[in-house]
Amino acid sequence: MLVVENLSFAYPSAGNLLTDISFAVDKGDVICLLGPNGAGKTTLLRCLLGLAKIRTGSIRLRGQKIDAIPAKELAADLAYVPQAAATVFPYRVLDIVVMGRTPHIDFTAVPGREDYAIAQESLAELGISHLAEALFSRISGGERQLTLIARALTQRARLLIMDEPTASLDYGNQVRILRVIDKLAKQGYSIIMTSHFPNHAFLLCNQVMIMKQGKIVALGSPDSVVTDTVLSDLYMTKVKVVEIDTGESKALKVCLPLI
Ligand SMILES: Nc1ncnc2c1ncn2[C@@H]1O[C@H](COP(=O)(O)OP(=O)(O)OP(=O)(O)O)[C@@H](O)[C@H]1O
Repeated sequence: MLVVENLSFAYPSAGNLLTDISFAVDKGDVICLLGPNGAGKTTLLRCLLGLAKIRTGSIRLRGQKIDAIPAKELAADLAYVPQAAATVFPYRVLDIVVMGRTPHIDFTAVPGREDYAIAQESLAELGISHLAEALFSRISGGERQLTLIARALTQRARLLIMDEPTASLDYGNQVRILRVIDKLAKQGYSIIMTSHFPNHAFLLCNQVMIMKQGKIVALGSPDSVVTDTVLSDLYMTKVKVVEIDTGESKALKVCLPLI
């Protein structure tokens, strides 16, 4: 679905910030980008969204270079889910979610009945129909994140790019968002997400990309990539990966920092 080959990126008059990045995302993949602050994760997401112009290499979506795809067409395939920051603008949740229809409607038109019906469907899909009339500025962080995911679903894009989808959420809401991501992947959505929690990789990702100083230092399945040595080197602190018997067929791995 998405193939990135030998991508490099630099801000003007600076050296490469991203170097030799190659990976591919297929239908139903959940790929987790792990790396310390400043590793270049958000910059890479900006390149994938066409918001930052790459210096070399290519990004292809369904075989087509993304810089050759008109913005409206790109938005119908690829949706960005930002972090759920609070906003002072008193929009209704439904109005935020219907904004996902923007790539599908005429520049001068306003969303119609069908667009609102699609927005309502997305709210129902995520179990937050009851929030439709609520003000975005007055709902909780977890509800805001679900609203922004609903907006991406309303966009009908099949590839979702999420920048730290669980940032600033309490433990229960983090798990709720992870469950939603897992459910969407099982429905065939592809998800690229950044995280500061290596455990997320074991919980729901089938690929992990470890980034350090703008380069990929490891790429592969969570089991092959998320190891004591890789994490300890990456975060410069001792980390242990242990297996927990949850009674399921496969033991769950978790990462623990050693204080
Ligand atoms: N507009 C800019 N001009 C120059 N350098 C920038 C600009 N924006 C970001 N950077 C630098 O690019 C580097 C990578 O930043 P980026 O936000 O991609 O990292 P990150 O891995 O997402 O970090 P974090 O985990 O802290 O969000 C940082 O050193 C940052 O200071």
